[in-house]
Amino acid sequence: MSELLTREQYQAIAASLTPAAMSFIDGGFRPALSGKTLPTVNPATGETLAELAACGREDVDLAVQNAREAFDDGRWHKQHPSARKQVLLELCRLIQREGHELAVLESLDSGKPIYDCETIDIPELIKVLTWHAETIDKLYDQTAPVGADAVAMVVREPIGVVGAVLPWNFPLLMLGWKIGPALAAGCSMVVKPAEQTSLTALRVAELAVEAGLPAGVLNIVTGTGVDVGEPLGMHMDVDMVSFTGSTVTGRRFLRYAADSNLKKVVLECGGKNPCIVLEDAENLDKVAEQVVAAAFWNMGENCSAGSRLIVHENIKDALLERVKAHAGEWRTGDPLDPANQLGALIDKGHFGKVESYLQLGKENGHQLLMGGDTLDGIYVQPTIFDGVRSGDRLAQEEIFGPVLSVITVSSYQEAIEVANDTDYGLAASVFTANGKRALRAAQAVRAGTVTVNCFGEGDITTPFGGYKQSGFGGRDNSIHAHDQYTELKTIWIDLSDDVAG
Ligand SMILES: NC(=O)C1=CN([C@@H]2O[C@H](COP(=O)(O)OP(=O)(O)OC[C@H]3O[C@@H](n4cnc5c(N)ncnc54)[C@H](O)[C@@H]3O)[C@@H](O)[C@H]2O)C=CC1
Ligand code: BAL
Repeated sequence: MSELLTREQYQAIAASLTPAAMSFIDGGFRPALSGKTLPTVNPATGETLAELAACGREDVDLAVQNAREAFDDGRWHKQHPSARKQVLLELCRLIQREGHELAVLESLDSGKPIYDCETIDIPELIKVLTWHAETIDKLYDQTAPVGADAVAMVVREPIGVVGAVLPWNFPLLMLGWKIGPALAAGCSMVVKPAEQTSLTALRVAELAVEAGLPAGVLNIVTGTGVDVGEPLGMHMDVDMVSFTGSTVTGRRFLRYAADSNLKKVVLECGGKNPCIVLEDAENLDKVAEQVVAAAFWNMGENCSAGSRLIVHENIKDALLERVKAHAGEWRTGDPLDPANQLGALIDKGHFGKVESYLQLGKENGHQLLMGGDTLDGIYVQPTIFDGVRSGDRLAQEEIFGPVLSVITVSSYQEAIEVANDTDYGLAASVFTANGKRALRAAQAVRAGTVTVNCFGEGDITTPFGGYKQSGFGGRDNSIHAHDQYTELKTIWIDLSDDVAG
């Protein structure tokens, strides 16, 4: 992690930035073929940061054509594994070199607090890319047990041209979760960042070429979901799409694949994740700290946010006192002030959605324990509603804001039933002093990641993705992510007619 700077120093960096906002195709920046642009706005100030290339189908076609040529001539995947590893490690070094600038750009474009950009997004991006780079020259293929008269090799080959469609809540980190394993596997890529937050992906693509990644291997096409995401999903020459975003849009990619070339689709979608605090949970102060982080980290704009607190009635009051105390320490405001833990929501439209849930909670008679306020039409204070029942909208719908719904239960069994009473199944946390009970709960909750006595998403070594409507087709992170960007091939060699046998 780079050393934190002062607010004034971050403001000075912000003033010095001149971000590239065109698409990045075949190793260079270019405007949309139509010449159209769309503004990308700093949500905290409402100022336009840059005019983004508003690309369309023709730009997607061009990017895919370049990615396909790069893949077919093998300029990346046929390089020696150790050479490819060095390129990705060099990219990490350049990201580190540009760390403060990238962190400020990420904060300006997304409203995320600079503290998180510096301490989480940039270091985690480097960690993810490094981990996948290091796998390149350490993976072996297999031979199958087919007897003496044949040799059967089971080899992994890069899947080809990968489309990656990204969300706005972790622009750099989600870029890393996709390009790390896909480039390590040897694929070529066309990345479509969210239209709200494209600037850092463009800078990373530029750095990748500086690091030695051949032109055409990593292309970035900016624009809206309808104009860029859909043509990418429908493209006949894209072999796979990896998507992170809402379940509604994720579903569309399955239709695009069905209506085009049956490309492989991997989806990482929404969540309504439970923090389950059982009656015997110990150290309620630490539990409260974790519950607060789960609910309010990244302004709750997080697919794995612990937005439902399911707590046993016997410890509820003691826990909620501590939750309120910890949440009260989280400061909301200027994202470039490193003292703030909550920044701006992504845009006015999303702010309006979160505000409507604050209204809903108040109208439905839930008890507002804290927060419920907004600032400057873009910030939302950490908010806690008590007295929520499992079927209520506040307990069922992904709000994607700093809003925690408290559901009270009176038994372990009820806690598990409530935890599973959702269409989602991304993540869950269980707090208990009983180790066996913790394992039972981890087994019983239908979610891709279950953490015990802490909130978290695992790390780069552990797969991340969802059960039920939280995901489809694969996992981000770990060796499983690498594998999903490959095809399995069997090569069977008959030895039976060789006389020496
Ligand atoms: N799981 C997660 O990490 C995320 C969940 N969300 C959820 O989704 C809600 C809506 O946010 P959105 O920005 O609208 O998410 P979204 O899922 O629509 O956007 C994610 C990506 O998909 C693209 N996209 C949108 N419509 C598309 C289409 N018709 N075809 C192809 N690509 C398309 C977008 O341009 C963006 O790059 C949020 O309030 C939140 O609940 C949003 C972002 C991330
Ligand atoms: N928390 C990482 C994945 C996501 O929110 O989209």
